[in-house]
Amino acid sequence: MLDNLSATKVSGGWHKQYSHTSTSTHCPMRFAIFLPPGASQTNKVPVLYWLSGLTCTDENFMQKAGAFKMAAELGIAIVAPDTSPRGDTVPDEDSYDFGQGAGFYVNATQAPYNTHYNMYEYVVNELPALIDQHFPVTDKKAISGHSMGGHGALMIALRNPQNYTSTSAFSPIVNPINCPWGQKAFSHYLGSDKSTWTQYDTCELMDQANATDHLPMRIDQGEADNFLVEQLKTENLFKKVNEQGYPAEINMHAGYDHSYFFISSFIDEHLLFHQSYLQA
Ligand SMILES: CC(=O)Oc1ccc2c(C)cc(=O)oc2c1
Repeated sequence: MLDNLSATKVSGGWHKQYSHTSTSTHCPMRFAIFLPPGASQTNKVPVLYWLSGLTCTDENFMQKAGAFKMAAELGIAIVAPDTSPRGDTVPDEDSYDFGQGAGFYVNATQAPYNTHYNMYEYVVNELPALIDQHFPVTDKKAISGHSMGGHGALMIALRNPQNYTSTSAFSPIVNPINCPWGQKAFSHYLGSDKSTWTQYDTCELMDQANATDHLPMRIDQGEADNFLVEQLKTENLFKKVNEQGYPAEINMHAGYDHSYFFISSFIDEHLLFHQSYLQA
């Protein structure tokens, strides 16, 4: 059952927030949806799934990205889930890069995290099924995200190319098995056997991708991003893209940082990029 928390008219469409009890994360989950003007059962629209980064909720992208005008014009719905399970029964840690707000879009295998931290299952299967059931959407889906959510979007698209027409990311963590944020999260959620980590690593998955499964991919990265060298490792993705001939466009931008100021500067280009595949 979906519990409607808010409904606000914007850019001729509707921004709505919902809560529901998740069968993947075994707790109440929140998500937000933007429905463009005219979306109805007789005029279904394609969906862009947006995965947010560390510390974020369903609200950050919707309030800060400035995506509604273009999404309304193009007739694209946007769905933004929360970034982790939450609540008093959900294990947490007093840090911004692990625990609540930092689900890393994996299915945890290690206690005490494995009961609730199943964000991969939630984003890949449960949430799209719920959206398809309750909202006027077509079966065309794209997936995008920022930072930890950029990792989630690229990794999920590489593992499930049949589910999406295209993928994109802002400032993604592209090689989590080789950066401090990823190593901390994966060791707690997945355990010490690093062979179980590679299934959630964009650079590793790119090595395994069949050319027939390649998806259009766009990445935008700020050159003044403080996390670029130690955490995001865009350089490693450049290498993989070139080695594999993967159809990814990686755009570096002088002066931009890791913030939503950067995202809001290029979100229109991402929506136009996805539109060309969602409408094909
Ligand atoms: C709203 C906002 O500023 O979001 C934000 C800030 C910082 C980060 C970092 C450092 C990592 C990440 O994955 O997401 C993220 C999101």
